[in-house]
Amino acid sequence: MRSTRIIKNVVKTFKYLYGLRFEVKGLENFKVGSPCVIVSNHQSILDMMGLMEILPDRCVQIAKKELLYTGSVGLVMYLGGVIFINRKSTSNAKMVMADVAKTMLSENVMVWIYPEGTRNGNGDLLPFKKGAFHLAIQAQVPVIPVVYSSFSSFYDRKKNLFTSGKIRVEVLEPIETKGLTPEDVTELTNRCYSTMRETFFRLSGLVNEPNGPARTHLQ
Ligand SMILES: CCCCCCCCCCCCCCC(=O)SCCNC(=O)CCNC(=O)[C@H](O)C(C)(C)COP(=O)(O)OP(=O)(O)OC[C@H]1O[C@@H](n2cnc3c(N)ncnc32)[C@H](O)[C@@H]1OP(=O)(O)O
Ligand SMILES: CCCCCCCC/C=C\CCCCCCCC(=O)OC[C@@H](O)COP(=O)(O)O
Repeated sequence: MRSTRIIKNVVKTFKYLYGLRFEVKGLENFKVGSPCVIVSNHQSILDMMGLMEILPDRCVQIAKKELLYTGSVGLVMYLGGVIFINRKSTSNAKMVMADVAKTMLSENVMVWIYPEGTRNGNGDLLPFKKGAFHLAIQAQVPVIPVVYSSFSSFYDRKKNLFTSGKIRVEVLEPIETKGLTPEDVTELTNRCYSTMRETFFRLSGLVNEPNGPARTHLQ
């Protein structure tokens, strides 16, 4: 789509303005050649610059519906094919996701979801919401995790100030869901969470404290 190509190219130039460098690994993992669910961590609006570096063709994003009403940003998202969900209504969000499961197969598109469900710059990952993993199992498509390194060394979230810096982005290997059922959602969520958290610490050069808070998704 022409509008998405224009958005991508415009946003990509912002990195020169902001002095950000991106080091991307694993792009070949996007070449699954069929629909999939991409899950990534979400620290701030700066993610959007990283997103434009790697966003595959035929990929739509899931976002909270409030973003649709933010003027030009909402318009850009609308033109970029973003699917909006109501986070305040789980039943409504589930209905939208069930529709997405069907259309992603019929239209052959990838779906990008932020499973933390909100921005988080606390130097760790928040526990994951399960919508992305239900979606992958419903559609029987692989999950591809994407991890951005921590921005904390160059970004002051409270003051919204940053210095120049390097962001590492890694696209991990697809995790298959063929044959999995809704009973497997929690295990799949935990597996993706552990893999992404380990990768997050590694890419950020942070130590994962063994005595840190347990962040699992046990039912
Ligand atoms: C060049 C192109 C230009 C493009 C233009 C630019 C694009 C930029 C776009 C940028 C977008 C950035 C947007 C960032 C955001 O807005 S993040 C916020 C929005 N996203 C999300 O919230 C996604 C993550 N959230 C979820 O997946 C949630 O699970 C949700 C579906 C929303 C439901 O919320 P909640 O109730 O809080 O979640 P839980 O996970 O706790 O679930 C509760 C129980 O419901 C079960 N569940 C969840 N989903 C489903 C489902 N689909 N089907 C069936 N059941 C479901 C879940 O298992 C829980 O039950 P149990 O506890 O397991 O019994
Ligand atoms: C500081 C300047 C950085 C400039 C980067 C500009 C990039 C603009 C790129 C594309 C424009 C459209 C996409 C904008 C999407 C905004 C996404 C975002 O970060 O939403 C926050 C949402 O998750 C919040 O949920 P919470 O309020 O944390 O719950």
